[in-house]
Amino acid sequence: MGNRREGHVLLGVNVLVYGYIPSAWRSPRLDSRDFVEPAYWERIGRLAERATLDAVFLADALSLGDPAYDANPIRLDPTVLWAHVARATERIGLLATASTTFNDPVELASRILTLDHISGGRAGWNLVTTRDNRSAANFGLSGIVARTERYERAAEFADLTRKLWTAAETGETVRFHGSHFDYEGDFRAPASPQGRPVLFQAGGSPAGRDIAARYADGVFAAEITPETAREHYGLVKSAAAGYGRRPGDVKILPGLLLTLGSTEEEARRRVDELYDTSPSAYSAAWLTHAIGVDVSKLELDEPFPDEVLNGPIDETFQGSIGFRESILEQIRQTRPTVREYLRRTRYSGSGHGGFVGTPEQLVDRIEQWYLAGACDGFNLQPDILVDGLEVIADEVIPLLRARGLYRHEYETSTLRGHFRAAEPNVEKTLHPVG
Ligand SMILES: Cc1cc2nc3c(=O)[nH]c(=O)nc-3n(C[C@H](O)[C@H](O)[C@H](O)COP(=O)(O)O)c2cc1C
Repeated sequence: MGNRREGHVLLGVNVLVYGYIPSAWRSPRLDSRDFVEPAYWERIGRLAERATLDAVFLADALSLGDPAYDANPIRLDPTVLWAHVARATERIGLLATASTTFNDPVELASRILTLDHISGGRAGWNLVTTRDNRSAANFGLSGIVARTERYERAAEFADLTRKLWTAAETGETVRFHGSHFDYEGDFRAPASPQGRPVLFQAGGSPAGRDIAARYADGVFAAEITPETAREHYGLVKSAAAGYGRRPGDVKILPGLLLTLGSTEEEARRRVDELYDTSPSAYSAAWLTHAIGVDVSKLELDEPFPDEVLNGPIDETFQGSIGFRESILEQIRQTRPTVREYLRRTRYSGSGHGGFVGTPEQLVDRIEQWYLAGACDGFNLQPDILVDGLEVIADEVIPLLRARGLYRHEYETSTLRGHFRAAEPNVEKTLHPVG
């Protein structure tokens, strides 16, 4: 492909409560109780809107994480938080993650549709299946359901939810007879102001990608290199075409962990300082969990053994295949020792791509990936809020605009509209700014 691509990048911010750094909550820049303050969430929403980002994004956890490896053990319900932020903002999209394993489709369809009305058509649902035993225990199960079954339920869940949202517009009776859900009835709810709430999917296994290709408007992906990102991008887009959809109907936004500074050195110092406030065992516990291999049994000063990098996946592994693949791919390419890798994650990411440098360098990277056809945009994950988001608003976005990679103002008033407006030659009158 040539080095010109029409349209502009899509940008979300994955809030992760206080930022992606595991010890963000300990930062002197924050008050560790901010997450229960409505004012904190309003501030984030307004700031993201000042940056004219397409969406704010919240992950979802149904249990308190293990503080040994869970960066953000404290989370509140994303849909409730975004309902609050909806009142403090006017244009920014509001993407809330929710599990198909531990929700009911009728209840969730109506909760997201309610957020859609409260926000004037800015709601989106990010579909996940939940992968941990602690969450399962909170719902009275002895362990998490196997991935295959979780995804079978997720596919039906997505299908039914879309049918319910469509029925809200058409008034049709919904008849759905699957192996997980049986529904026959009228979904009496007012039609979505944006046609249908936006549907995202996060999960990089073949089953996850299949749901994305069939039903999703967007994918929150985990990608480390532009080459593999491009390959996965092609897979999802061509699978979408196989389901009779246009490639542009499903947008792909990898996560990108960010530490920015006015010089590269300053950015590196910042990330080192932030990581040094984390317990030293954090990275090893995180990696054990993420790839399903007991990292404490590996030789720290040796490269990762071949059976870890290329061996068959343990059938009992219920974690994310998408994250696992992107981590192992990076290790295969760079061949670090275990110790080097654990240290390097602070510069290169941990399943998601990582970036440490200046706003100018970040814009180079965004441009490179976008023009290479590796993504449609990014879900940015600043190290620490709120200042990490301020730098995006004040420095990164103006640079992107100067290069013609980002719009100067919102062109539409709904999340679906923002997504469509990113494509060249779209019918922009569909969702005019009112
Ligand atoms: C980028 C990305 C983000 C994810 N975010 C969440 C999340 O917020 N909450 C959650 O329960 N699972 C999350 N997951 C997990 C998956 O959605 C899914 O539930 C499961 O672990 C299988 O993932 P896989 O398709 O990559 O194997 C995420 C996965 C990926 C790749």
